[in-house]
Amino acid sequence: MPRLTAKICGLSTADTLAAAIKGGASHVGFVFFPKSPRNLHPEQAAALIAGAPDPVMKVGVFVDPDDALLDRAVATGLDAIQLHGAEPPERVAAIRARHGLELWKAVPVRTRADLAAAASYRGAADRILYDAKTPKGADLPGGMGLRFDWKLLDGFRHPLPWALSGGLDAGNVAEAAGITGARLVDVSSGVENAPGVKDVDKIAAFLQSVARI
Ligand SMILES: O=C(O)c1ccccc1NCC(=O)[C@H](O)[C@H](O)COP(=O)(O)O
Repeated sequence: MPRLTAKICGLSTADTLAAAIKGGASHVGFVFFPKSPRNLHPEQAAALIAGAPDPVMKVGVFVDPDDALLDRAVATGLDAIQLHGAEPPERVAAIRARHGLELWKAVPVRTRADLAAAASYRGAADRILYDAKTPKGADLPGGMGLRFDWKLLDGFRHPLPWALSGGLDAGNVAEAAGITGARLVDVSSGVENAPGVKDVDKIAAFLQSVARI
């Protein structure tokens, strides 16, 4: 078992998906949120997912999705659902029960007090994704390349399995994992040349950094 595994999020092309798989990503992420530059229609996601081998977990990223979108997206072959909106625990639990998939809940973090939200998802989610809180009025609740103070996780008793995201890249992921003790990291902007434009070399470099840890 590697010390650290990685999810490459917001993939939208076959070549960048192939780079993630070749580099050893444990998870790949597909965004279903129209305001995102990484948004995919379920048909596009289905074509990508068909080319991804089984052991790589395919995670669909959603923001306060309705059931119709979830039904169409899950049918593409997702293994896990990541909720990145304001979904309360009851909605998270209902989505998990309806689809029978692993459920990740993003918890936005700026201060230590923000971490308290994680405990409310015990019994509703399978994993917490700590991500940087984006500014009020921002278009996106994630995928903005922002990081939070990793020291906030120091000594925190995690209520659920968890992953770290927010502003990670090939140059800082070792420090982030060292400070937080993360076993799973998630990156999007840090392997891009522009919002939504993934770079195969940056994906390779990120995954090499992860493999060295
Ligand atoms: O990536 C998006 O466009 C996105 C849009 C709406 C909600 C969530 C989104 N991304 C979620 C992720 O899992 C990202 O990988 C995570 O926020 C880290 O992003 P970054 O700081 O850019 O590495």
